[in-house]
Amino acid sequence: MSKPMLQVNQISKDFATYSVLKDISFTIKREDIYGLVGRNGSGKTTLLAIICGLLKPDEGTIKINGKSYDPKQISMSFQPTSLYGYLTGKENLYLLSTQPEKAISIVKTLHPEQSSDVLNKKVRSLSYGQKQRLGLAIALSKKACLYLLDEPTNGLDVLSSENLSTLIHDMAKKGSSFIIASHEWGIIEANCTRLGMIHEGQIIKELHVHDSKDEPTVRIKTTKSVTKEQFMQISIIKSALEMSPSVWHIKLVSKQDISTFHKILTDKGISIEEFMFIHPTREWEWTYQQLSRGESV
Ligand SMILES: Nc1ncnc2c1ncn2[C@@H]1O[C@H](COP(=O)(O)OP(=O)(O)OP(=O)(O)O)[C@@H](O)[C@H]1O
Repeated sequence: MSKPMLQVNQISKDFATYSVLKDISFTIKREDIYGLVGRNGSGKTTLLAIICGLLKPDEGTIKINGKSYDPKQISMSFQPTSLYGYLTGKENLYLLSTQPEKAISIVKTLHPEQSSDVLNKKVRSLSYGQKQRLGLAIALSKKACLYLLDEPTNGLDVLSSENLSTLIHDMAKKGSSFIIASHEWGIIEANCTRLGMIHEGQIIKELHVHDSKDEPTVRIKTTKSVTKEQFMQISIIKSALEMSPSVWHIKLVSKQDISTFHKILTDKGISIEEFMFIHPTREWEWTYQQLSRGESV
C-alpha cells in the first residue's frame, strides 16, 4: 500500500467560543481526489485554509510525505473576488500565477470559445463564472503536489465543468492529489475517488468510491408494500432503506448478486416496477440532504 502523501493529524480550531473543527484526522495518498462535503458552515473552508497554511490550527499537525511541509507544495484555488478588476484577465494571470503561460493555456482549455474575452477584457467586466475560470487557472498552474479546490464549479457552465473534470483527472494521473470542497454532486461524482463528510466539526463518514462498487446499491420501486424484515431475510441483501412508500435503496452483499437479484425477489413474491443502480456518491447525497435538513443520519 502506498504511503500517505498528506497526513492531517488531530486538527482542532476554535473561533472565539465556537469549535469549528474538533480533532480531525485523515490521510490522502498520491492521485487521490478527495471530496469534502458538508452543509454550510461545517468547516470545509476552514480546514482547507489550515491545510494550505493560511490559518493556524489551535491543535494538531499537517505533514506532507511524512515531514512538516512548505506551503509552496500546496495550491489553493483563488477566490474570483481576489482578482484585480481594473486589469485584464491576462494581466491578472501574469501578476498572480507562478506560471502565467500555463495559466493562460488552462483558461483556453476550460472554455476555448470564450477564452479570448476572459483573457483580454478587464476583469471587472467579466461574469462570476468567467472570473472563476481565472481563479482556477491560477491555482492549477502552480507546480504543487496537492491542490485544494473550494467550490470550484461555482458559477461554471456545463462545458467549463466538464473540461475542469478532465483536467483534474489528467493531473491526478500524473501524480497530483486533490481535495475538492463542494455542494455540487456532479463534480463530486465525476471526479472523487474518496469522500469525507464533515459534520459538527468532525469527519463522520468516509467512503472509498471504488471499494463501495463491490457492494452495489440499487433503487427499486415495488408494486406492493414490502417490509424491511422481508428484505433482510434475503441473504444477498446487506441493508434496506425505505426512501418513500414502496421505494427502497437496497445494498447488495456483492456485485455478483446483481444477476440473481430479480429472480430471488420474484421467488419471494416481491415484484418490482422500477430498478436503477445508484452511484456510491449519490447514496451520500441523500445522507447529506438529511444532514442539511437538520435530521440525524
Ligand atoms: N475568521 C472567522 N472568524 C469567526 N468565525 C469564522 C471565521 N471563519 C469562519 N468562521 C465560522 O466557522 C464556521 C465554518 O466556516 P467555513 O467557512 O469553514 O464553513 P464551510 O463548510 O466552508 O461553509 P460553506 O459551505 O458555506 O462554504 C462558520 O460558522 C463560520 O461562520
